[in-house]
Amino acid sequence: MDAKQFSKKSPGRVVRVTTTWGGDHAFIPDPLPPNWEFPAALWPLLSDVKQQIGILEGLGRNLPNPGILLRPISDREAIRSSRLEGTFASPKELVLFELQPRESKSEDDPANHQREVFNYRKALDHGTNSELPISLRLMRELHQILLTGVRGRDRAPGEFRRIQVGIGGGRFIPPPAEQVTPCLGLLESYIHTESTSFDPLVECFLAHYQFETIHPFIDGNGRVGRLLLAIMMQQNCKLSMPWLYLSEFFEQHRDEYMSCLFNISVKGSWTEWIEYCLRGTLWQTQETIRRCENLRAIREEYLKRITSGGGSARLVQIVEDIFISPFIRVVDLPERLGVSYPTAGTDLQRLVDAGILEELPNERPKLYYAPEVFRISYDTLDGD
Ligand SMILES: Nc1ncnc2c1ncn2[C@@H]1O[C@H](COP(=O)(O)OP(=O)(O)OP(=O)(O)O)[C@@H](O)[C@H]1O
Repeated sequence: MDAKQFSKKSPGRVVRVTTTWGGDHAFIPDPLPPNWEFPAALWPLLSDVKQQIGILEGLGRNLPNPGILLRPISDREAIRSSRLEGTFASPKELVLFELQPRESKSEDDPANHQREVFNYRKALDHGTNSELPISLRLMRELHQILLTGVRGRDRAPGEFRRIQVGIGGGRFIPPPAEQVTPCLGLLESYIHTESTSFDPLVECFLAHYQFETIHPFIDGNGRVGRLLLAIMMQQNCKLSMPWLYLSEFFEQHRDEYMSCLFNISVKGSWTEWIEYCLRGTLWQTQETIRRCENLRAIREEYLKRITSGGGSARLVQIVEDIFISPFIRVVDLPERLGVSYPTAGTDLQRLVDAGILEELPNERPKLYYAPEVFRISYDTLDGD
């Protein structure tokens, strides 16, 4: 790492380190909060963001079943956050993997990527439902879930690193390993200190920078950091459910994401980073509001279609379920709904006739999906 890039405004210190690749320099961030003031010019943006978050929370709370929104947005977060690190699974692959998880047969089996994205979703569920406050233990648990059964399993799942690592081919070198636990301890205390200096949402972005800069694991730092960001945003914005994620925006503006993080360390560019995150939150919140309204409208339309055709309570239940998972197999229904296999088949055929489901050709066991629900839930995620 080029120590000369660090100016006097850098919020930390550069130290010499000996690494497996020779002598180098590493950066140790100062504890939060930074010596920086939230600029007045960003107040209007922050206020717009807060207003949109309020609208989203209101819409979400009034959903008859919050799962219809939670499922697609947490899937989208898992897909985008993993994609940022070069792990690719399409929405269809992810949903099908969840219906029928499978072991990978080789290093380049797509099941490796699918499991990684699936694990991200599991870690997200774990983190957002956990009784634990944000703590070093929760960080390790998220890391453990993320790397269970995937290619990174030899990379110390659930353990903080004991070796020096670098980011971006050595462009940035995070603190020496022995500094990881003390730096994280200070970050944890900061997260739990009621602050009067910054808005609680802004604090989430400060903490995300700090976590990434400490880079506590050998692998998976980007993803664990974004999981923590989602958990913090839910807590700090007092959301009833985890409606708010940023990975989609980060992925679309990847270079800016990386350069903002780097520029804080070398020259204390906090304003640039906070503005970037606020823009991202505004965009992402508006996207989710749009998706929520579309899903709600189509659900109402389907329920009307079924009830006007004399549909049973069971058909209504199946329709509710396709909003949670838009792929559905006949074999799963007898147990779930307490009916025979032929009755389940007839039910799904009625939904095909109503224009709600389509059968996917050449699939055994028989597989149906709801194309419109799928499109609204996962649009703009190419790969399908
Ligand atoms: N200059 C930087 N300073 C701090 N954090 C950075 C910097 N550049 C990138 N990052 C963060 O590091 C993450 C990538 O880290 P790295 O390439 O080491 O991958 P990793 O630890 O294997 O994590 P994952 O497997 O989730 O990518 C990015 O997603 C970003 O969050």
